Amino acid sequence: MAGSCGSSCGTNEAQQAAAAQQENAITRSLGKIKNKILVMSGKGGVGKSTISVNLALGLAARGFQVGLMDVDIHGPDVVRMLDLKGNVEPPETPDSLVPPLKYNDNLKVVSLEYMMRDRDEAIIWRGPLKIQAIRQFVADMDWGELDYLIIDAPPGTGDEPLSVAQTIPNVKAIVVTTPQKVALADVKKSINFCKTVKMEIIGVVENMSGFVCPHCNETVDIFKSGGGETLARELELPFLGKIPMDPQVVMAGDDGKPYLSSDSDSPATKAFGEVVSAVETRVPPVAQPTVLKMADTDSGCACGGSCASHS
Ligand SMILES: Nc1ncnc2c1ncn2[C@@H]1O[C@H](COP(=O)(O)OP(=O)(O)OP(=O)(O)O)[C@@H](O)[C@H]1O
Repeated sequence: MAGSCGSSCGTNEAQQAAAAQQENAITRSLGKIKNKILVMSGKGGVGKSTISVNLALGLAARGFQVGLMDVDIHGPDVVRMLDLKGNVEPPETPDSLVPPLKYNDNLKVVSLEYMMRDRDEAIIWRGPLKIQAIRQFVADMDWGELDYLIIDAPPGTGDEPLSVAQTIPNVKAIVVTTPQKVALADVKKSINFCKTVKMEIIGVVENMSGFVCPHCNETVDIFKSGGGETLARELELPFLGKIPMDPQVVMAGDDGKPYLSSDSDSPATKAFGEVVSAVETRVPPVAQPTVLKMADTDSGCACGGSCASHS
Protein backbone atom coordinates (compact mmCIF):
# COMPACT_ATOMS: atom_id res chain seq x y z
CA MET A 1 0.00 0.00 0.00
CA ALA A 2 1.14 3.57 -0.63
CA GLY A 3 2.58 5.59 2.31
CA SER A 4 0.99 6.28 5.69
CA CYS A 5 -1.15 9.14 4.40
CA GLY A 6 -2.89 7.04 1.77
CA SER A 7 -2.99 8.49 -1.71
CA SER A 8 -4.30 11.96 -0.83
CA CYS A 9 -1.01 13.88 -0.40
CA GLY A 10 0.79 12.26 -3.30
CA THR A 11 3.66 11.07 -1.12
CA ASN A 12 4.44 7.38 -1.16
CA GLU A 13 7.18 5.11 0.00
CA ALA A 14 8.77 4.92 -3.45
CA GLN A 15 9.06 8.70 -3.58
CA GLN A 16 10.52 8.80 -0.08
CA ALA A 17 13.04 6.10 -0.99
CA ALA A 18 14.00 8.00 -4.16
CA ALA A 19 14.44 11.22 -2.14
CA ALA A 20 16.62 9.40 0.42
CA GLN A 21 18.68 7.86 -2.39
CA GLN A 22 19.16 11.27 -3.95
CA GLU A 23 20.16 12.74 -0.57
CA ASN A 24 22.83 10.03 -0.25
CA ALA A 25 24.05 10.69 -3.78
CA ILE A 26 24.31 14.43 -3.01
CA THR A 27 26.28 13.78 0.20
CA ARG A 28 28.60 11.36 -1.66
CA SER A 29 29.16 13.80 -4.52
CA LEU A 30 29.78 16.79 -2.22
CA GLY A 31 32.20 14.76 -0.08
CA LYS A 32 34.62 14.72 -3.03
CA ILE A 33 34.48 18.48 -3.61
CA LYS A 34 36.75 20.58 -1.39
CA ASN A 35 35.35 24.08 -2.00
CA LYS A 36 31.97 25.09 -3.33
CA ILE A 37 31.63 28.70 -4.47
CA LEU A 38 28.39 30.40 -5.51
CA VAL A 39 28.89 33.48 -7.73
CA MET A 40 25.92 35.78 -7.22
CA SER A 41 24.76 39.38 -7.62
CA GLY A 42 21.77 41.54 -6.83
CA LYS A 43 21.50 42.89 -10.37
CA GLY A 44 21.47 41.33 -13.83
CA GLY A 45 24.20 41.81 -16.40
CA VAL A 46 26.97 42.76 -13.97
CA GLY A 47 29.24 39.95 -15.19
CA LYS A 48 28.54 36.92 -12.97
CA SER A 49 28.91 34.41 -15.82
CA THR A 50 32.02 36.17 -17.10
CA ILE A 51 33.57 36.08 -13.61
CA SER A 52 32.47 32.45 -13.03
CA VAL A 53 33.94 31.25 -16.34
CA ASN A 54 37.21 33.14 -15.96
CA LEU A 55 37.60 32.22 -12.30
CA ALA A 56 37.11 28.55 -13.20
CA LEU A 57 39.58 28.82 -16.08
CA GLY A 58 42.11 30.69 -13.94
CA LEU A 59 41.98 28.08 -11.15
CA ALA A 60 42.14 25.23 -13.70
CA ALA A 61 45.18 26.87 -15.33
CA ARG A 62 46.90 26.80 -11.93
CA GLY A 63 46.54 23.03 -11.87
CA PHE A 64 43.42 22.68 -9.71
CA GLN A 65 40.58 20.31 -10.56
CA VAL A 66 37.60 22.58 -11.16
CA GLY A 67 33.90 22.08 -11.89
CA LEU A 68 31.68 24.83 -13.28
CA MET A 69 27.92 24.49 -12.76
CA ASP A 70 25.55 26.91 -14.48
CA VAL A 71 22.33 27.12 -12.45
CA ASP A 72 21.04 30.15 -14.34
CA ILE A 73 18.13 28.10 -15.58
CA HIS A 74 16.43 30.88 -17.55
CA GLY A 75 19.57 32.27 -19.18
CA PRO A 76 22.33 29.65 -19.15
CA ASP A 77 25.37 31.28 -20.81
CA VAL A 78 28.36 29.30 -19.59
CA VAL A 79 28.31 26.61 -22.32
CA ARG A 80 28.01 29.31 -24.96
CA MET A 81 30.88 31.32 -23.45
CA LEU A 82 33.07 28.21 -23.56
CA ASP A 83 31.69 27.00 -26.93
CA LEU A 84 31.17 23.54 -25.49
CA LYS A 85 28.07 22.24 -27.28
CA GLY A 86 28.49 18.84 -28.86
CA ASN A 87 31.09 17.20 -26.62
CA VAL A 88 28.66 15.34 -24.36
CA GLU A 89 29.24 11.65 -23.79
CA PRO A 90 26.13 9.70 -22.76
CA PRO A 91 26.19 7.80 -19.43
CA GLU A 92 27.41 4.20 -19.78
CA THR A 93 24.17 2.73 -18.36
CA PRO A 94 20.88 4.42 -17.45
CA ASP A 95 21.88 4.15 -13.76
CA SER A 96 25.42 5.44 -14.05
CA LEU A 97 26.42 9.01 -13.31
CA VAL A 98 26.25 11.52 -16.15
CA PRO A 99 29.66 12.78 -17.27
CA PRO A 100 29.92 16.58 -17.23
CA LEU A 101 31.22 18.34 -20.32
CA LYS A 102 34.99 18.37 -20.39
CA TYR A 103 36.57 21.72 -21.29
CA ASN A 104 40.11 20.52 -20.59
CA ASP A 105 41.83 18.03 -18.29
CA ASN A 106 41.23 20.31 -15.28
CA LEU A 107 37.81 21.80 -16.01
CA LYS A 108 34.40 20.08 -16.14
CA VAL A 109 31.18 21.93 -16.93
CA VAL A 110 27.47 21.29 -16.35
CA SER A 111 24.68 23.52 -17.58
CA LEU A 112 21.04 23.14 -18.31
CA GLU A 113 21.87 24.40 -21.77
CA TYR A 114 23.62 21.17 -22.55
CA MET A 115 20.39 19.30 -21.97
CA MET A 116 18.39 21.59 -24.24
CA ARG A 117 17.87 20.52 -27.85
CA ASP A 118 17.62 24.09 -29.06
CA ARG A 119 19.86 26.81 -27.60
CA ASP A 120 17.15 29.43 -28.09
CA GLU A 121 14.49 27.37 -26.31
CA ALA A 122 12.83 29.43 -23.51
CA ILE A 123 12.63 27.69 -20.15
CA ILE A 124 9.48 28.25 -18.11
CA TRP A 125 9.93 26.45 -14.82
CA ARG A 126 8.47 26.99 -11.41
CA GLY A 127 10.39 26.75 -8.14
CA PRO A 128 10.12 23.01 -7.37
CA LEU A 129 11.41 22.01 -10.82
CA LYS A 130 14.35 24.38 -10.54
CA ILE A 131 15.17 22.98 -7.11
CA GLN A 132 15.05 19.44 -8.50
CA ALA A 133 17.29 20.35 -11.45
CA ILE A 134 19.91 21.82 -9.11
CA ARG A 135 19.78 18.76 -6.83
CA GLN A 136 20.27 16.52 -9.87
CA PHE A 137 23.22 18.61 -11.04
CA VAL A 138 24.89 17.65 -7.77
CA ALA A 139 23.55 14.10 -7.29
CA ASP A 140 23.62 12.65 -10.82
CA MET A 141 26.77 14.20 -12.27
CA ASP A 142 30.10 12.46 -12.16
CA TRP A 143 32.09 15.41 -10.78
CA GLY A 144 34.78 13.18 -9.28
CA GLU A 145 37.37 14.75 -6.97
CA LEU A 146 37.35 18.55 -7.28
CA ASP A 147 39.34 21.31 -5.61
CA TYR A 148 36.71 23.90 -6.57
CA LEU A 149 33.12 23.80 -7.77
CA ILE A 150 32.12 27.23 -9.12
CA ILE A 151 28.36 27.79 -9.37
CA ASP A 152 27.01 30.55 -11.61
CA ALA A 153 23.65 31.77 -10.27
CA PRO A 154 21.05 33.99 -11.96
CA PRO A 155 20.73 37.54 -10.60
CA GLY A 156 18.84 38.13 -7.37
CA THR A 157 17.96 36.00 -4.40
CA GLY A 158 15.31 33.67 -5.83
CA ASP A 159 14.87 29.90 -6.09
CA GLU A 160 18.26 29.08 -7.56
CA PRO A 161 20.59 30.57 -4.92
CA LEU A 162 18.22 29.37 -2.21
CA SER A 163 18.28 25.81 -3.62
CA VAL A 164 22.06 25.92 -3.80
CA ALA A 165 22.20 27.09 -0.16
CA GLN A 166 19.85 24.27 0.89
CA THR A 167 21.47 21.53 -1.21
CA ILE A 168 25.13 22.36 -0.61
CA PRO A 169 25.68 22.85 3.14
CA ASN A 170 29.04 24.65 3.17
CA VAL A 171 28.82 26.62 -0.05
CA LYS A 172 30.42 30.08 0.15
CA ALA A 173 29.53 33.15 -1.89
CA ILE A 174 31.34 35.61 -4.12
CA VAL A 175 29.21 38.71 -4.67
CA VAL A 176 29.71 40.56 -7.97
CA THR A 177 28.77 44.20 -8.42
CA THR A 178 29.45 47.11 -10.72
CA PRO A 179 30.62 50.40 -9.20
CA GLN A 180 27.44 52.52 -9.62
CA LYS A 181 25.11 53.30 -6.71
CA VAL A 182 22.11 51.55 -8.37
CA ALA A 183 24.02 48.26 -8.51
CA LEU A 184 25.36 48.69 -4.99
CA ALA A 185 21.85 49.08 -3.56
CA ASP A 186 20.90 45.70 -5.08
CA VAL A 187 24.06 43.96 -3.99
CA LYS A 188 23.23 44.69 -0.35
CA LYS A 189 20.19 42.43 -0.80
CA SER A 190 22.48 39.58 -1.89
CA ILE A 191 24.66 40.17 1.14
CA ASN A 192 21.61 40.12 3.43
CA PHE A 193 20.45 36.91 1.72
CA CYS A 194 23.81 35.29 2.52
CA LYS A 195 23.50 36.38 6.15
CA THR A 196 19.94 35.02 6.36
CA VAL A 197 20.86 31.58 5.01
CA LYS A 198 24.18 31.66 6.93
CA MET A 199 26.30 31.45 3.79
CA GLU A 200 29.85 32.69 4.32
CA ILE A 201 30.87 35.45 1.91
CA ILE A 202 34.36 34.96 0.45
CA GLY A 203 34.30 38.53 -0.80
CA VAL A 204 33.10 41.17 -3.23
CA VAL A 205 34.31 41.61 -6.83
CA GLU A 206 33.82 44.96 -8.55
CA ASN A 207 33.37 44.36 -12.30
CA MET A 208 33.29 46.92 -15.12
CA SER A 209 35.39 49.16 -12.92
CA GLY A 210 36.75 51.74 -15.36
CA PHE A 211 37.24 51.18 -19.10
CA VAL A 212 40.40 49.93 -20.78
CA CYS A 213 41.04 52.05 -23.90
CA PRO A 214 41.77 49.67 -26.78
CA HIS A 215 44.17 52.24 -28.30
CA CYS A 216 46.40 53.19 -25.39
CA ASN A 217 45.49 50.47 -22.82
CA GLU A 218 44.91 53.20 -20.20
CA THR A 219 41.93 52.75 -17.82
CA VAL A 220 39.22 55.49 -17.81
CA ASP A 221 36.52 55.56 -15.09
CA ILE A 222 33.26 55.67 -17.11
CA PHE A 223 30.89 54.06 -14.59
CA LYS A 224 32.96 55.37 -11.67
CA SER A 225 35.29 53.06 -9.80
CA GLY A 226 35.71 51.92 -6.24
CA GLY A 227 32.02 51.66 -5.21
CA GLY A 228 32.26 47.89 -4.62
CA GLU A 229 35.47 48.29 -2.67
CA THR A 230 33.92 51.00 -0.45
CA LEU A 231 30.83 48.83 0.10
CA ALA A 232 32.97 45.84 1.06
CA ARG A 233 34.87 48.00 3.54
CA GLU A 234 31.66 49.44 5.02
CA LEU A 235 30.18 45.96 5.47
CA GLU A 236 33.49 44.52 6.71
CA LEU A 237 33.69 42.03 3.86
CA PRO A 238 36.86 41.02 2.03
CA PHE A 239 37.40 42.79 -1.30
CA LEU A 240 38.68 40.42 -3.99
CA GLY A 241 39.49 42.92 -6.72
CA LYS A 242 38.33 45.27 -9.48
CA ILE A 243 38.02 44.16 -13.09
CA PRO A 244 37.94 46.97 -15.67
CA MET A 245 35.64 47.04 -18.69
CA ASP A 246 37.51 45.72 -21.68
CA PRO A 247 35.92 45.25 -25.14
CA GLN A 248 38.03 42.10 -25.52
CA VAL A 249 36.06 40.49 -22.66
CA VAL A 250 32.81 40.92 -24.65
CA MET A 251 34.35 39.55 -27.85
CA ALA A 252 35.84 36.60 -26.00
CA GLY A 253 32.48 35.71 -24.41
CA ASP A 254 30.59 36.07 -27.69
CA ASP A 255 33.14 33.99 -29.63
CA GLY A 256 33.21 31.15 -27.07
CA LYS A 257 36.92 31.78 -26.52
CA PRO A 258 37.02 32.83 -22.88
CA TYR A 259 39.11 35.83 -22.05
CA LEU A 260 41.64 34.21 -19.76
CA SER A 261 42.47 31.60 -22.39
CA SER A 262 43.85 34.39 -24.64
CA ASP A 263 47.44 35.62 -24.47
CA SER A 264 46.38 39.18 -23.60
CA ASP A 265 48.40 41.01 -20.97
CA SER A 266 45.89 43.85 -20.62
CA PRO A 267 44.87 45.42 -17.27
CA ALA A 268 41.74 43.20 -17.30
CA THR A 269 43.86 40.03 -17.61
CA LYS A 270 45.98 41.11 -14.64
CA ALA A 271 42.83 42.01 -12.68
CA PHE A 272 41.25 38.59 -13.32
CA GLY A 273 44.53 37.00 -12.21
CA GLU A 274 44.42 38.99 -8.96
CA VAL A 275 40.86 37.85 -8.27
CA VAL A 276 41.87 34.21 -8.90
CA SER A 277 44.79 34.64 -6.47
CA ALA A 278 42.55 36.26 -3.84
CA VAL A 279 40.09 33.35 -4.07
CA GLU A 280 42.89 30.77 -3.89
CA THR A 281 44.28 32.49 -0.79
CA ARG A 282 40.94 32.93 0.98
CA VAL A 283 39.62 29.47 0.06
CA PRO A 284 42.66 27.20 -0.19
CA PRO A 285 42.11 23.81 -1.83
CA VAL A 286 41.88 21.78 1.37
CA ALA A 287 38.95 19.59 2.31
CA GLN A 288 36.22 21.28 4.35
CA PRO A 289 34.32 19.04 6.79
CA THR A 290 30.77 18.79 5.42
CA VAL A 291 28.97 17.53 8.51
CA LEU A 292 30.19 17.27 12.07
CA LYS A 293 30.07 13.80 13.57
CA MET A 294 27.95 13.70 16.73
CA ALA A 295 30.93 12.79 18.93
CA ASP A 296 32.95 15.69 17.52
CA THR A 297 30.09 18.11 18.01
CA ASP A 298 29.97 17.16 21.66
CA SER A 299 33.68 17.78 22.15
CA GLY A 300 33.45 21.07 20.25
CA CYS A 301 35.98 19.86 17.66
CA ALA A 302 35.29 20.73 14.01
CA CYS A 303 37.84 18.37 12.44
CA GLY A 304 35.33 15.70 11.42
CA GLY A 305 37.53 13.08 13.11
CA SER A 306 40.78 13.87 11.27
CA CYS A 307 42.79 15.95 13.77
CA ALA A 308 45.62 14.73 16.00
CA SER A 309 43.40 14.46 19.08
CA HIS A 310 41.20 11.92 17.24
CA SER A 311 43.99 9.77 15.78
N1 LIG B 1 34.89 43.35 -17.43
C1 LIG B 1 34.11 43.35 -18.52
N2 LIG B 1 34.44 44.11 -19.61
C2 LIG B 1 33.67 44.15 -20.69
N3 LIG B 1 32.53 43.46 -20.84
C3 LIG B 1 32.16 42.68 -19.81
C4 LIG B 1 32.92 42.58 -18.59
N4 LIG B 1 32.27 41.72 -17.77
C5 LIG B 1 31.18 41.30 -18.42
N5 LIG B 1 31.11 41.87 -19.65
C6 LIG B 1 30.07 41.68 -20.68
O1 LIG B 1 28.81 42.08 -20.13
C7 LIG B 1 27.78 41.24 -20.60
C8 LIG B 1 27.07 40.61 -19.39
O2 LIG B 1 28.00 39.77 -18.73
P1 LIG B 1 27.53 38.39 -18.06
O3 LIG B 1 26.66 37.62 -18.99
O4 LIG B 1 28.75 37.76 -17.53
O5 LIG B 1 26.66 38.99 -16.89
P2 LIG B 1 25.67 38.23 -15.89
O6 LIG B 1 25.68 39.02 -14.63
O7 LIG B 1 26.03 36.80 -15.79
O8 LIG B 1 24.31 38.38 -16.66
P3 LIG B 1 22.86 37.78 -16.27
O9 LIG B 1 22.34 38.67 -15.20
O10 LIG B 1 22.10 37.89 -17.55
O11 LIG B 1 23.07 36.36 -15.80
C9 LIG B 1 28.44 40.21 -21.51
O12 LIG B 1 28.33 40.63 -22.84
C10 LIG B 1 29.90 40.23 -21.08
O13 LIG B 1 30.79 39.90 -22.13
